[in-house]
Amino acid sequence: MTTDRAAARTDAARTLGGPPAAAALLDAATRLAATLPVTPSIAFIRVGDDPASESYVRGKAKKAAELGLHSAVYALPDNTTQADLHALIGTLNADHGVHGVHGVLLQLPLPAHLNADAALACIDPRKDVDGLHPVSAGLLWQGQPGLRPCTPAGVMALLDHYRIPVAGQHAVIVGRSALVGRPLAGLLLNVDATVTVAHRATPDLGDVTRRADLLIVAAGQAHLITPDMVRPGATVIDVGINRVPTDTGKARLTGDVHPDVAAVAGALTPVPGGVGPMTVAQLMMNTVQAAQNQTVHGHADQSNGASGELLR
Ligand SMILES: Nc1nc2c(c(=O)[nH]1)N[C@@H](CN(C=O)c1ccc(C(=O)N[C@@H](CCC(=O)O)C(=O)O)cc1)CN2
Repeated sequence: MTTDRAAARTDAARTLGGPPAAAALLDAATRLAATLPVTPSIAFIRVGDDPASESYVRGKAKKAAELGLHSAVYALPDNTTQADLHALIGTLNADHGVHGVHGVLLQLPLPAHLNADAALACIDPRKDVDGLHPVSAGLLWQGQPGLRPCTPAGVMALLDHYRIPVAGQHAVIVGRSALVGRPLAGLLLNVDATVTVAHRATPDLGDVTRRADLLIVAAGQAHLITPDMVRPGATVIDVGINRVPTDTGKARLTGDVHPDVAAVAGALTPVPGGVGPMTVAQLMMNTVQAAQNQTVHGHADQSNGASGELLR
C-alpha cells in the first residue's frame, strides 16, 4: 500500500473498537448481578481438543471469574458419544437450587461424529445462555423476549454503544449461519431495520452489498469484501475471524473485510478487537439474565422468556 492510500484510510472510517463497548456491557452485567439473590453460575461443555475452542472456553471462564460469577468447565474426550453428551446436559439441566447451574454452554464446533443441533436442543431453554436452542430461535423470530445468541446480540450492543442508527436503515448481512447471520436478521428486524441476507449462492454479491447502509459480514472467508463492494460512508461490521499464514510462518487473525475498505466506509470494526470481545461480554450478560429469570422472575414454564429489556 502507498503512503497516500494509507493516509486516505486513516481519514475515512471511524473505528468501532470492541473493548470499550464490551467494558460497558460487562459493567451493566456486574451491576445487574449485584441485585440478584444468587451468584450466577455457568457450565461450559467442550468436546475434543480443538485449540481454538480450548482458548475460547478458557477466556469465557476467566471473564466469568473476573465478574464474580461461578463457572465450571466440562472437558470431554474426543470419543464422547452423543448419549454421553446428552446425559451430561441432562445432569446440568437438573442442577437447580441456590448453588445450581443457571447457564449451560456447549462450545462449537463439536467433533464431526456428534450432532450439535441435537445436543443444543437438549439444553433447558431457561439455561440456554448461548441462545441457540430452537425455543430461543423461535422467540427471537416471533419478536418475543428471550435469550439471544451472543455474537449477534453483541453486534447490536456495539451498534448501540456507538450510537449507530439502525431503525429505517438497510442492513445487508453476508452469511446465513445459525450462530450469526440468521439470528442477526431477526434482531435487526426487531428494531425496524430493512434486512437483506446474502450468502455464498448470491449472484453478484457486490451489487447487494453496495446497497447497504449497514453491512455486516459473517461469511468466514478472509477479505471477501473489497472496497468496490461498499457504499461510501456505510457502517461495516466485520464478524469474520480468519487465521492466515504470514511470511514468518506464524498465523495472524484477519477479518472477512479487506483492510482497504477503511478508505470507503464511514465506520468499521477491526479484527481482532472488534466483535470478538462483544461475544464474551454478551455471554456474561446472558448468564446474569438467565439467573435473574430463574430466581427473581420465577419462570416456571419451559420458555426462556424474560423481562422486556431482552426483546431486541
Ligand atoms: N457455543 C458457541 N460456540 C462458538 C461461538 C459461540 O458464540 N458459541 N462463537 C465462536 C467462538 N467464540 C466464542 O465461543 C469467540 C470467538 C472470538 C472471540 C474473540 O474475542 N476474538 C478476539 C481474538 C481472539 C484471538 O486472538 O484468537 C477478537 O476478535 O478480538 C471470542 C469468542 C465459535 N464457537
